[in-house]
Amino acid sequence: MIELKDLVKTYRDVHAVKGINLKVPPGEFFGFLGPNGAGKTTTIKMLVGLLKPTSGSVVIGGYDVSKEPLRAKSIFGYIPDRPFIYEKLTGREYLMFIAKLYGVDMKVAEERADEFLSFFDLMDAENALIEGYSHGMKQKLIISAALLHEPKVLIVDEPMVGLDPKGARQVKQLFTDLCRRGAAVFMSTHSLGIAQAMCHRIGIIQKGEVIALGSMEELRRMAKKDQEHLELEDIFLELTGDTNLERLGVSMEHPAA
Ligand SMILES: Nc1ncnc2c1ncn2[C@@H]1O[C@H](COP(=O)(O)OP(=O)(O)OP(=O)(O)O)[C@@H](O)[C@H]1O
Repeated sequence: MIELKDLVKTYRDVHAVKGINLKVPPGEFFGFLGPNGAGKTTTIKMLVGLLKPTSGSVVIGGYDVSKEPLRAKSIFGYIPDRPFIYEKLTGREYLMFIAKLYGVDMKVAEERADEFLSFFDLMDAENALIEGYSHGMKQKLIISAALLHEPKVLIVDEPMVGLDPKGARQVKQLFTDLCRRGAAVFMSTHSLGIAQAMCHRIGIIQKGEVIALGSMEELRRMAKKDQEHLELEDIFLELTGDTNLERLGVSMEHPAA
């Protein structure tokens, strides 16, 4: 469903992504982890067509993102870490606007908007301008907008930041349900607890290269600490060869642990 082929990105003299090969099949929840500056956001921006690869390609649902961007974009939903949102619209107007862009039938879109607004307790604010929303409310709206057209692929960059514990739990539920319905989910996060709990497979990127890839069991074996209860945090530190969690920018803590 998602395929990265020899993906490379170089910014002048910075080799941000150095030839990533990766496949995420339908129904898989894939976690993309790595220290600060490892190349996660650069990879995600190439995945969604916001950055042109220096070389290599990204194929989503059979469409090359660089060559057939509109077809590819019709298949996936994208939740960026720093989203842009039209603040002069109301929450409901924003959802309907995005639904129109994706060609969702308006009646279906109204129903889906109702479902999301009510799921996220945003009904009271549906006709208020987004500029008055809190950070968490905006985040919930952006997540709703990304899921409104029932994407076959979901690409997410740090989705839980700024959400309260209930919101984080709701978002995890939405993503997991989408995945169970057959979507491929590609999620970048620094929250190792969330990744360990939710992801079928995890890829760890460091200095632009995937240094480890597999299920928790496979990663445990790669870390050469084949212990049943080894946490992702231990594996991450072992494989990235760094023990300073703050410098790595990762956390085992998350609001809805
Ligand atoms: N526009 C840019 N111009 C030059 N270098 C860049 C640019 N964007 C990113 N980089 C560099 O590319 C490398 C990868 O950055 P990227 O933002 O992809 O990392 P990341 O894994 O998402 O990091 P973080 O966890 O801190 O968000 C870093 O060395 C960064 O400084």
